Amino acid sequence: MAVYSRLRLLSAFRVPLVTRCYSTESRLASDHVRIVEVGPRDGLQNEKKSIPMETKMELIRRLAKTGVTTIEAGSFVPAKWVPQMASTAEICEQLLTSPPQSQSTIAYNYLVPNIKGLESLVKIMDATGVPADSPGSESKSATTTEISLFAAATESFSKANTNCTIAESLERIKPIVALAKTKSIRVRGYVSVALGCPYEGPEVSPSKVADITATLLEMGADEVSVADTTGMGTAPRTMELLQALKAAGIANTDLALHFHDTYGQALVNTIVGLEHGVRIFDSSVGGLGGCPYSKGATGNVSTEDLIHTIHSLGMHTGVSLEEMSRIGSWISGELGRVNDSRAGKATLGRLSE
Ligand SMILES: CC(C)(COP(=O)([O-])OP(=O)([O-])OC[C@H]1O[C@@H](n2cnc3c(N)ncnc32)[C@H](O)[C@@H]1OP(=O)([O-])[O-])[C@@H](O)C(=O)NCCC(=O)NCCSC(=O)C[C@@](C)(O)CC(=O)[O-]
Repeated sequence: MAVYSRLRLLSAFRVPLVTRCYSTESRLASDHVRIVEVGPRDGLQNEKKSIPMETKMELIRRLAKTGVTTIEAGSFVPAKWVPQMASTAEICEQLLTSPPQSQSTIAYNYLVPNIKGLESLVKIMDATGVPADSPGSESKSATTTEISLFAAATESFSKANTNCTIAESLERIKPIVALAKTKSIRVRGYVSVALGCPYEGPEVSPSKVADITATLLEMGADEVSVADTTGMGTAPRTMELLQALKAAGIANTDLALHFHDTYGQALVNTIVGLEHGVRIFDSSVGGLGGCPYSKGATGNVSTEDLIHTIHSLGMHTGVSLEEMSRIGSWISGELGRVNDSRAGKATLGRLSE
């Protein structure tokens, strides 16, 4: 469905259009949207065929040149749970010692499910002597190292994804945040299945999501990404969730939104988020992805589609749509999969005319 039709659809829900709010010539600070590129982690974690480490590094190197400032580079999880992420330690070591060239500081983020995961990361940081905030030099780009930890909004998903209850997962998170703070590592939280659960269905309680988000922030998370893991979210339920988060006192500046595009609603829900004032969105180049514990869930919204939509609303991301489109096409070819980004394919088509 064209974005224009989606905007009309939103007006049916009495959502004032973002275009109307941000059509002034002056660029307000609130016009800037930060994109968190999750392709190398969330995007690749579900690929069945083992992907060579060099391909993953090449993906990260290319992404680093597009203007994105946060890249999820891997996860420190047991290989038996997510085999595709087994090369994360080597990737992390390379990113610390020889970071890809980039114009600005890039935050490389690693998912950690427990303290053991963070200890593995810290061991590599200590061995390489590279601090969480590495200022860079003439020959080396500046980088920061961050982590993401995660809790689920339903008990069934928590059990399937982390082998524990929600309460236990929150207990697990406390020592992770404490260790991260001693190492000045920025902490991102995730709340999975916020708009639908593969085991319990679409009716996930917004106030439960808001409670878990607030708990993660109180524990010391610097930002929380509220995730529609299954892509079941719709515009009205996204609005309801954002209102619940607001009612719980959660500031938009502490929030990110993470949409999977399983039902083709990710961009509609993105616009609802933008309208509400959220300015951090997760996406994956080429629409890579799927969650190993959410059967049938497709990839994240593609970064190319996200950039195109945000730019079409007169807002900016600092990320090159053309460069991102080339990467989406390249990585899809490397993986032997279909490129899921419409804007990416259209951009490349236009460039080749
Ligand atoms: C939490 C656990 C570890 C519990 O898994 P468990 O099996 O209950 O863990 P355990 O503590 O009993 O340990 C079992 C074995 O794993 C080892 N182990 C333990 N921890 C680690 C570690 N960090 N790194 C390496 N090894 C580890 C541990 O040492 C032990 O080894 P053994 O004694 O058998 O030889 C597991 O359930 C897990 O890793 N879950 C994460 C699975 C995952 O990555 N899922 C996908 C990411 S979440 C997601 O995609 C959603 C998100 C974030 O993208 C947002 C969205 O879209 O919703």
